[in-house]
Amino acid sequence: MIEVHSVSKAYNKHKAVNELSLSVTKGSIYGLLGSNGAGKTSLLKMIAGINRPDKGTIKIDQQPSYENVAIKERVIFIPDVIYFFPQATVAQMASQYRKYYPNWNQERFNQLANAFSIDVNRKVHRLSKGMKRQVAFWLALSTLPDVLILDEPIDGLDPVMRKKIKNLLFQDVAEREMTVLVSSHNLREIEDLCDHVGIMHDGQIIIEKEIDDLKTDTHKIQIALSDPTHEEHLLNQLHILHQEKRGSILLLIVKGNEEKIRKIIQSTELLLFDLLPLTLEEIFIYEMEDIGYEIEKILL
Ligand SMILES: Nc1ncnc2c1ncn2[C@@H]1O[C@H](COP(=O)(O)OP(=O)(O)OP(=O)(O)O)[C@@H](O)[C@H]1O
Repeated sequence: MIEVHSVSKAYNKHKAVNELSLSVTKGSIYGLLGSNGAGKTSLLKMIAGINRPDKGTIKIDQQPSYENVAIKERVIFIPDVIYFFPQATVAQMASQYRKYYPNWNQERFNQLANAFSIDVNRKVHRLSKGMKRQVAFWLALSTLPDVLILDEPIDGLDPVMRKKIKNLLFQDVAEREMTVLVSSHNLREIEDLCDHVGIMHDGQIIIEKEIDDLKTDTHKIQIALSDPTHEEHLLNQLHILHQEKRGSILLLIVKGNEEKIRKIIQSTELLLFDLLPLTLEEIFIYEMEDIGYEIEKILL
């Protein structure tokens, strides 16, 4: 479990992370979304124990993560820019990892060779960007980490490899309750991976949601009333995130329990009633609009 409590980090006078709190439960996959400069990398580096927060506490399994060897042996951070020892082959990098990570599992490393199909005798610095990223995942998953922290992990991977890596992550989450924290600019890239999503902006989490709840809790509804004078009374009974009128048809984005919403709406005489599917991206757009943000300024 990752627990971040009131953490701040400033570079010179600029607050990259500002009084941020976050918790990621064991065995879950948390997606941290935000635009360039939102503070994602700064936060991830502190959680991984690389950088020290100016203020606040960060704990992994109840222990502070900063420079804590016992924690670092169980936590892997794959940064956005990946570093390997110059001139090292994949096999040589694997033996370095074997030294530093007590849970290194050679059998897993050998098994994963099928998924990644990169020759272990190749020098890592000569591999392509995407292949380097594959090697980083291959090494990381072979240490059987309890916590995996990924900064923009999809970058440079082709669609087939993205899918493979997602499946490998799901497998470790399901079988070993690995906890994953993953950052991205793009909701679409990670929405099928995460069970929780937080959006970071100016060093803070401005909205945080459980994906299942979000999907069952937000509805897109089209209605036309027989008597338009009942409109105001009806709308006052609903938690409306967004509304648009096209002629006599009202398009509503409504929060709440579907059955209750149906009951309220159907107590008014209607000419049309349609419940339409919503994408996760749409839900975030409307939820953020509700708290006064324009998503276009925050996410791609
Ligand atoms: N080492 C540093 N020295 C000075 N300023 C820094 C440093 N690292 C980050 N910053 C600043 O902190 C802010 C947050 O940067 P950070 O890299 O955490 O954002 P990010 O959300 O990861 O962005 P991106 O998506 O572009 O990677 C930015 O304004 C950045 O310029």
